[in-house]
Amino acid sequence: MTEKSTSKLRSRAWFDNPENIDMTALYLERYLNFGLSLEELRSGKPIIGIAQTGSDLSPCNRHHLVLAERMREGIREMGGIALEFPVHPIQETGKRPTAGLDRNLAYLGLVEAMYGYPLDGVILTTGCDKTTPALLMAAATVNIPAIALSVGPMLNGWHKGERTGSGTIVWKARQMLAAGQIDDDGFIKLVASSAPSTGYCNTMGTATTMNSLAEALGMMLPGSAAIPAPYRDRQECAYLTGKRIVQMVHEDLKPSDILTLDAFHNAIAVNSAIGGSTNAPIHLAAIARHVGVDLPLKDWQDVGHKIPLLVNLQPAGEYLGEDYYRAGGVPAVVAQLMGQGLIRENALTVNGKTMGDNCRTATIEDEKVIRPFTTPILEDAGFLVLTGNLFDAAIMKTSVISEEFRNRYLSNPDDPEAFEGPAVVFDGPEDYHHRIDDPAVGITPETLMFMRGAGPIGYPGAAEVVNMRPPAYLITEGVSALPCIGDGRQSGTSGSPSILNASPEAAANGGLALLQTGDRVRIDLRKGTVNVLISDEELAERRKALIDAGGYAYPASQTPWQEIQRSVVGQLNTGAILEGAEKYQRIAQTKGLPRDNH
Ligand SMILES: CC[C@@](C)(O)[C@@H](O)C(=O)O
Repeated sequence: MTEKSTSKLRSRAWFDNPENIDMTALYLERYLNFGLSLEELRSGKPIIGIAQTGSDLSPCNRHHLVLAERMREGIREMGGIALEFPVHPIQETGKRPTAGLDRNLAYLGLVEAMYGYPLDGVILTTGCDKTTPALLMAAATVNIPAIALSVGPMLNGWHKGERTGSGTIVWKARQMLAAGQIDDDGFIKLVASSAPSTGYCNTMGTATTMNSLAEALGMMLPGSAAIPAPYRDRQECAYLTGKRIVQMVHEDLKPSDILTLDAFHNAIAVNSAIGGSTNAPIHLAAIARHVGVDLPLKDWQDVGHKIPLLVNLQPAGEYLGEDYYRAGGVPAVVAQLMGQGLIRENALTVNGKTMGDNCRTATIEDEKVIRPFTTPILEDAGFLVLTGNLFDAAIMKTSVISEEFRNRYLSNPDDPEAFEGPAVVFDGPEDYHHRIDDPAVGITPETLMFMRGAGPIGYPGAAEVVNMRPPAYLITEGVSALPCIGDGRQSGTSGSPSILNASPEAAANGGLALLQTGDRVRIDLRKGTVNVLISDEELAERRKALIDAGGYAYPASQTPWQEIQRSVVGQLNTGAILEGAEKYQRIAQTKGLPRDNH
């Protein structure tokens, strides 16, 4: 970090370049046309971008349109000039075939905007699942001062005196509908009750996870991730974030100063303690690769598995976002982990202080919601990383393994943590929806359900379709979850202990493409293995037949971007980034300025 003098601001190359007055005039005139003055643009004030993710298409982030006013006031008060611009929308619940397709597109667009326009620093308006990693990936690549501002979760949902949490209630209500306990109207009312205000999922879904991790990475003001969207504190936080980014520009405090291996390991530890989403390893790998930090998937188990679950939020627990904020949010969790030496305290954060300094004195305000380290909700609550002859890598979230599931599958005293059963294989969610309740498929409580064709190439984009409910006839007999394994993703709000993100995916002719319904599969959580119990020769024969037939078949691309992304995207275990894009690092420093445009 070095103090940056006004003359070094990159925006000066646009607005105040004595060596090229021809271009300076052209750059200036159009930014004057909506009312900015020469005085503002030429006096060396930092130009701060507000990367706006809010829109009517992105209801989770829509409140950023309102918060932008307070960001602007903060920026202005510290002597900066705000330039707000749109980011490609990413709404997990709105975008078909999946918002998984859009993270890399938003990333690409934002890299171009941040690098190609006169910006000295940027506020990243994070929120719905993939907006957070997309913006952090771009900030890591461009490496100008950047600070994240979460839009915050919705208020708690309520129905008949019970908390109804985003997503989590959907999966529960689907079971109730299948079992005939509610009708279609009741289903929609129950689900709608979970969305009572502006903001993103009030559960510990992917949105709250990724914003908590952005704070744990040091990229967000301390204590800010958990503030519910409609609270006054959120407005205040927008103002403080606006103020801080201007100071960060003067201090030249950049993403590469903050996003170190220590910061990523802090985020992994926090993810275990909060019961975070299985989408987090994908996104953290992507951010790490764009900033040049080596973060192999195995770090999730090595650093994260032994960490206990402290946060009692749905889907792993009972409470919701407002409760999380009131109980102390991320700093309270970090302080508990710090007490056990599980946090790299020296990791730097956006406020210029270390994670240790920010969180050391944070206290838990409600022990029902955030537990002290000594009395956790669950020990060893991090992810397991699994491998075998069906895939090289997949992960499992152990904090959502229910008692019922444990008793059914993991309690054989002769073979603890291991079970096997016959596979039923679904090729995409349409196949699953079509056949799940058909008794002829033969699903029993011993069945292991597989979903393939749902990865970054197959879907395309990797959809959240691996969590599958059991057939209605088993739900009515009390079987609420069957083991699910797949090459797609799962909603962070799901309580299903699925084996996810299997890489390489079937569409890349990974081992899942060779699996047949009826094969026996053995899962051993202690050894970290998932294997189909057939000989290597049989597997080799099936592989030859698959390749001779032209490989695993998946639907054709429907848009240009689907086709482009499919040709360059990597697998989920390494972040599903656009392979090759990671060569472009710290481009504000390594590539100089872009050329003039006229
Ligand atoms: C409905 C749940 C979502 C949209 O948030 C999900 O994508 C998640 O992973 O949490």
